[in-house]
Amino acid sequence: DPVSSDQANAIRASWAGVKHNEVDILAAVFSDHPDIQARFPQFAGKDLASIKDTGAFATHAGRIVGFISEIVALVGNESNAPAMATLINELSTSHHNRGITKGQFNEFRSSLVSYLSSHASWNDATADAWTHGLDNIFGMIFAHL
Ligand code: HEM
Repeated sequence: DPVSSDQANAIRASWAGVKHNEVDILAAVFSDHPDIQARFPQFAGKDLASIKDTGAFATHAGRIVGFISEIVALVGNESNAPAMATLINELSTSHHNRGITKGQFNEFRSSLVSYLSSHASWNDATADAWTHGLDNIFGMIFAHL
């Protein structure tokens, strides 16, 4: 079932505190999960400290974190459901074609939530809201992956 409007507000409020930390968020994901970094041709096998401050890293971080911002902007309004489904299906297809696994998506998710919990305003209700929203999104991704 869709997130409530209170949950959508909690997701948006917490995301607002970190959504400009694109480079920091992608670096946290790569640092927690080197197997994810290894899937990026430009970054595979390189020392994270040596790539983190490059333009290529900022570009990728902006795409990935920007995608999450698009979804967060749409959450909580049923009339946005078709637009969300289109974005998610495109993401699933492009990542399916790269051979990205469910396990790696779950790794990404755990780093994202860990980053949020330590850098955004956070409490039990906010944690529950993200769990609910991410369960919905990841259910859609996994249906197509
Ligand atoms: C919810 C999680 C994720 C989001 C929101 C996300 C988002 C994106 C976006 C927006 C792009 C650029 C557009 C595209 O090619 O589709 C992209 C590219 C890519 N993603 Fe993801 N991604 C996620 C998870 C992952 C995971 C878990 C991996 C690897 C294990 C991964 C590997 C890649 C690669 C290799 C590219 C291509 C980079 C290039 O152009 O060289 N992504 N991702």
